[in-house]
Amino acid sequence: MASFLKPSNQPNESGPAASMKSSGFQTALEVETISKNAVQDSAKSNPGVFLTWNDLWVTIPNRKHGGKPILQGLTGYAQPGELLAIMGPSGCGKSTLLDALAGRLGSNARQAGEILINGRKQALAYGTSAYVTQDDTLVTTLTVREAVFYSAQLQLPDSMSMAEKMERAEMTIREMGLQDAMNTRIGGWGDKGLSGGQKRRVSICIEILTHPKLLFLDEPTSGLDSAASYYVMRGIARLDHKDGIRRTVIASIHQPSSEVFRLFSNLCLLSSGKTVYFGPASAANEFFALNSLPCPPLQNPSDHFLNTINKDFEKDLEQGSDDVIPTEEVIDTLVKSYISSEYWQQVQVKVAEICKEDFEALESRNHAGFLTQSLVLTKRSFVNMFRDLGYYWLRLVIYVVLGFGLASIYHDLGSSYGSIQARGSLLMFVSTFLTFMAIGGFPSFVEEMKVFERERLNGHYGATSFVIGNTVSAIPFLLLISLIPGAIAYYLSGLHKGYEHFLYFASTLFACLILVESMMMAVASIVPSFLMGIITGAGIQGLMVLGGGFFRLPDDLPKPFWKYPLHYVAFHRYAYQGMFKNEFEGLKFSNYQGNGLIKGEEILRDFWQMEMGLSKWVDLAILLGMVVFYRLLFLAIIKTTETIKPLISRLSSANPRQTFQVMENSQC
Ligand SMILES: Nc1ncnc2c1ncn2[C@@H]1O[C@H](COP(=O)(O)OP(=O)(O)OP(=O)(O)O)[C@@H](O)[C@H]1O
Repeated sequence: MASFLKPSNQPNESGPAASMKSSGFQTALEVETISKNAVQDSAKSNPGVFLTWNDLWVTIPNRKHGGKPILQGLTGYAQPGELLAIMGPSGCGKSTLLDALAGRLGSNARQAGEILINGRKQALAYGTSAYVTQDDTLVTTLTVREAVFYSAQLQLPDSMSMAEKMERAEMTIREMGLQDAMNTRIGGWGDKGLSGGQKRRVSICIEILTHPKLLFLDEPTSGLDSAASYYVMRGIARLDHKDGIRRTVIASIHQPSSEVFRLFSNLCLLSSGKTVYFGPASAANEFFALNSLPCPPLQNPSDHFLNTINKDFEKDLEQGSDDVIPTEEVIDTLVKSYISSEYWQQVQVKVAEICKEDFEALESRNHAGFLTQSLVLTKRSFVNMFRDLGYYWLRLVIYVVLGFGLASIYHDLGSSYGSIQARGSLLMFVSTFLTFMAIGGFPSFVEEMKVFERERLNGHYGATSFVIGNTVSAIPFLLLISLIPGAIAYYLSGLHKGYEHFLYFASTLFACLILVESMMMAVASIVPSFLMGIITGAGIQGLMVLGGGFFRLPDDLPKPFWKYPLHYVAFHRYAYQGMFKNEFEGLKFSNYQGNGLIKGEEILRDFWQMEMGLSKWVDLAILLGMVVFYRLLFLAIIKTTETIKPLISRLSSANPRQTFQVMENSQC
């Protein structure tokens, strides 16, 4: 942030590289020999993960200039038993670098350069790596113990007993210093549970349960006080001593204290996507001093580095002094100095050595089986739905109120001519508005989807287990909603007597509710925000209601679009038909003049223009078929995005370097 005093005019004839030699740094040849031996030993003796990246570029397509460069030709490595810290001002590309290394860049980003795992281009096998994201997306209704234990059941193999999984969960919670909050609910909007820092630690717990060999952490200490930051980082740095696996840890971090800084093995300092320094964290001070930017006595070195290269607030500083050089220039000097330094050579040598080494193939770990995952997800989802008042309980209360509202408006319908219209309106309201209200659970569902996205990206389980868990856990609540408010409206208004008629009515209501939920899930998996999801879902249902055959009778619907195909695609058509047949078949009503009777079947055919050839059970079967269709559509969408996202990024990773050159030329 601060601009710095120009270095004194003393000529730095020997330059940083020469000074490094004189100050005891190894020459490139020495480094090559030592590093070669170290890599060979390491490759043979431990099953850890070496990660190297060479000339890594990431750009975001931009209409004006062709592409905005986020990372510009980065080279580096991370190796077992070491903690690599990525530091730099906000927006310099720390998270992008982590995402690129973990293979989870957004589909709009273009990537070029080489990222190798143990010297090879390969995907990370299951259980090899874990990624702790910057945002804590957790199931907020669970306690810390439950959240971590459910995760242990999802991730750890079936060969481990429940007791062992519980022990692993509790041990991990203790490692992260959360033992006092074990039974506290995580909490979310309007329900204060854990503090931000404690949530951070729960996120870390969940990802380190499997003891991954490669761990990516995006700002693991944000929201933590300095003592908690230190203990969390120390816990992470020491993880490898616990299970004998030498872990490779890469963490982006904002402003570490001096104690935390001392835990870092290597430091990657970025500014505007360029490397300012990559090398031993302990030597960074030296590098800055060699460039006439020594860390003032008693100042935290990381504060000094970040202040030196942060140009975001430069305008606020006193300008006009000849002694002050702009931060942009300081950064430029550091970037050039780094490129010509021994540190840069060391990195090149190390990367080359790692790539030459013959590593054993990474073995994928066993995880919980499909059945276990589906059962655990069903249980977790049920507990979440049960505890989240907004998911179903609030809706149940509103449905009960509406049930009584319907009962009081349509109380004791009787069999007069007027009751024909009244029965029709009541059934229309139930099959349209009550089912429409199923979108009320959308916000809770979107939260569940966020957790799913994180867990799926980290390979905890697949899309099919999630869809099964979500579907099965919702059934008891939807049955409650169909039966209780349904019975209130049905019996108090005096609809067709007989329990078999009520059961059909409740079954159709249930099918419509689960159908709307399935449809909304498909929408949620496509649209980017929950507000857009609600608007899109409401719009789709609005069109279906209009084409359903009540507001405009089927024969009067305009042929293209409304009748074909919408009338046949809209689930409302089958809901109306089924419910109307269930209601009117077998009943008789007074005619308009009041001097005769009309049969229910005549009303269905002449009044509501229903198709009489098909039984009401066919309508119910079509509704249930639609439920299956929408659930499968939802599954297909999330599975397709899972498959096509990497494809899109691969296709779009044409050549960001060229894009950047084009952009630079166009700016010139
Ligand atoms: N997928 C993307 N689409 C558009 N812009 C992106 C994308 N990913 C990153 N960026 C942009 O790249 C820049 C670097 O983002 P990144 O999140 O990597 O920074 P950071 O150093 O982690 O920041 P912070 O410390 O504030 O989290 C930002 O300007 C960001 O807006």
